[in-house]
Amino acid sequence: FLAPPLPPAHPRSHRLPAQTEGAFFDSAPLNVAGGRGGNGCVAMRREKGMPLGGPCGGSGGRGGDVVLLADKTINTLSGARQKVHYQGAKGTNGVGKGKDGMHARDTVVKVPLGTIVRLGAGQDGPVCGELNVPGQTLVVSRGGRGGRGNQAFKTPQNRAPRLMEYGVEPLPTWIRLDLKLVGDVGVVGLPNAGKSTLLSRTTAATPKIASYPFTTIVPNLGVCDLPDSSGLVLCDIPGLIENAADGRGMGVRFLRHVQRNKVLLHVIDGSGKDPVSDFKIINEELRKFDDTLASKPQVVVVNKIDMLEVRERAPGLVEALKEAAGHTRVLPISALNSENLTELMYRLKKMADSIPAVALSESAHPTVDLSKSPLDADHDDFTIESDPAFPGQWRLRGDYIEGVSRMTHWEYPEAVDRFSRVVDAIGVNAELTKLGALEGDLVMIDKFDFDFYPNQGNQYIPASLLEEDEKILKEEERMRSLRLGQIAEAAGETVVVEGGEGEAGDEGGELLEDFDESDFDLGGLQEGEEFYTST
Ligand SMILES: Nc1nc2c(ncn2[C@@H]2O[C@H](COP(=O)(O)OP(=O)(O)OP(=O)(O)O)[C@@H](O)[C@H]2O)c(=O)[nH]1
Ligand SMILES: [Mg+2]
Repeated sequence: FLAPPLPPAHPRSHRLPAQTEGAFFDSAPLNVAGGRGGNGCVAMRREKGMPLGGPCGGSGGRGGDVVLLADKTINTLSGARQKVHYQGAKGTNGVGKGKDGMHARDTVVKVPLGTIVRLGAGQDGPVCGELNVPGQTLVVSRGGRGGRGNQAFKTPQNRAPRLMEYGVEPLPTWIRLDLKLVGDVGVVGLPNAGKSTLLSRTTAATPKIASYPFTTIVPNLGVCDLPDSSGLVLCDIPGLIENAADGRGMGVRFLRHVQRNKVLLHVIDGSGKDPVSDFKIINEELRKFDDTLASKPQVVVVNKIDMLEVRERAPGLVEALKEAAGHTRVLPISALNSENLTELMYRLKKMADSIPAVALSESAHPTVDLSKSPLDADHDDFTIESDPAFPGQWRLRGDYIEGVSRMTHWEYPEAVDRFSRVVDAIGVNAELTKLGALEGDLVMIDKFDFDFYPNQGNQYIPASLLEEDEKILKEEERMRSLRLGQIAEAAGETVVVEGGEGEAGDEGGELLEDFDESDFDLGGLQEGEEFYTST
C-alpha cells in the first residue's frame, strides 16, 4: 500500500505561460489514478421459449491506465505542470444479455526524454522508472479491473449464480517527474565565461547571450553536427558560482542534469582576473554536489583569445591549467570568432564516443512498479493485528485480500460466501485459529467486517479460485503490453490519446434485476442443499 505523501503547493500550476526561458521546469508533481473498472452485472436471460435462459450479466470494462509517453518533440516538463491531476477513464458497467462493459482508453501524458519518475511528490521518493527512448511508455497508474458479472460465475455446479463483483477503483497516487537532460557534453563554467556563445557557434541553438552574469537561466541543449557522425549533444549548464552547492545563486538546481553527461567542457574566461582559481571554484562545486561529477573527464578551454591581452597570456594560462587539472586536455579558443572550435568538437566527439552511455546510478534503478494492482500482490502476504483492549476483534490487512474485499458486493450471499472462501484459501482462517480467534469473533478488513466461522467454509478446492485470478491478471498483462505497443507506435505521428469515458456498449446499467427465481435451473440441487459457485 502506497501512502500518498502531501504534495507541495503549486500555486501557479494551472496558469503557466507557454514555454519561455523563465518557465523551464525540471520537475513536476502529478497526481495519477487509473480509471475505475466497470461493475459486473447480475441478470438472467428471459426469452420466449427459453425458460432456463441462465445467467447473462456481463462483466464491467477495464478502467484506463495513466501512461507516460516519452516524446522527442517535447523538451521541458512545463506541459506536465499545466495539469496536476490525471484521472484515467472509467470502464463501463456490464449489462444484461451478456454484454460486457467497454474498456476505457488509456490516458497518455507526454513527457520529454530523460524524465525520471519517482513515487511521492518529494525529491527523494523511490524511483519508479525512466523514459529515455522516444516512444517509451511507463504505466504510472493502472486502470481498475472490471468486476465480473454473474455470467462469468456460471459453473456446472451452479448454473444460476447470483453474484457480481464491483470494478476495482485504483487509489490516486502522487508521483514526481524529474527531468534529466541527456547530453553528451555538459558545458560548465562561471557566468560570463562564454558558454552560451560557444553553444550558439557550434550548434543551431540560439541561447541568449549578454555581457552580464546569469544571462542563461535554463539549461540549453544543442546538437553539433559533425560530418560522418551522429552528432554531439551539448548542454549549457548555467548558474554555477562559488558556493552554488550550498544554495548560492541558482544553486545546484541544474547540476543533476550534468550527471549523465559523458564529458564536461569547462569554459574559462581568459580575460578573467584569476582563471586558474575560477577553474578550481567550479571543480570544487562539482565535487561538493557529487563525487562522480568531479571525476567526469573534462576538456578545458581558455576562451576569448580573440582579445589581445588574452592571446598574450594564453600560453602561460594553458600551462598553468594543465598543471592544475592534472591532464593536458586544455585548449585556447575564441567562441566569438569560432577559433579552434572545429578541433574542439572533434576532440569532444572522440571522447564521448569512447565512453559508454552513463549508466543509472544505483538510486535511480526502479524500485517501485506502479503498473501493479493490489490484486497482483502475493495472495498470502497478509497480516493480522489485534489489540488486547478489544478482545475478539481482529484486523486483517493485505493488498490482495483488501482488493478482493473491495470488489465484493456484500448484499449477495453468494458473493459473501465466495469472499469467505478466498479468505480461507489464502490461509487467513488457519492463521486466525493459530492466534486464538474464536468462532464468532469480528474480523475487520478495509472498511468491511465479517464474523469468523472457520469451519463454515465450503470444501471447494480453493486453489482454483486463486488460479482464476491469475488467469485474469495474465490476460490483462498481455492486453496491456499490446496497448502500450500501440501507444508507442502511434507516438510518432498521432496526437495525445485523451482519456474520455469508454463508449458504452449499451446504456450503462447499474445492476439489472431482471431476475426471477422460477426462471433458473438449480443445477440439480434441492432447496436447502448446499451449493456453491466456482469463481
Ligand atoms: N571577446 C570575446 N567575447 C566573448 C567570447 N565568448 C563570449 N564572449 C562574451 O562574453 C559575454 C558572456 O557570454 P555568454 O555566452 O553569455 O556567457 P555565459 O557563460 O553563457 O554566461 P551566463 O549565461 O551568464 O552564465 C558576452 O558578452 C559574449 O559576447 C569570446 O570568445 N570572445
Ligand atoms: Mg549563458
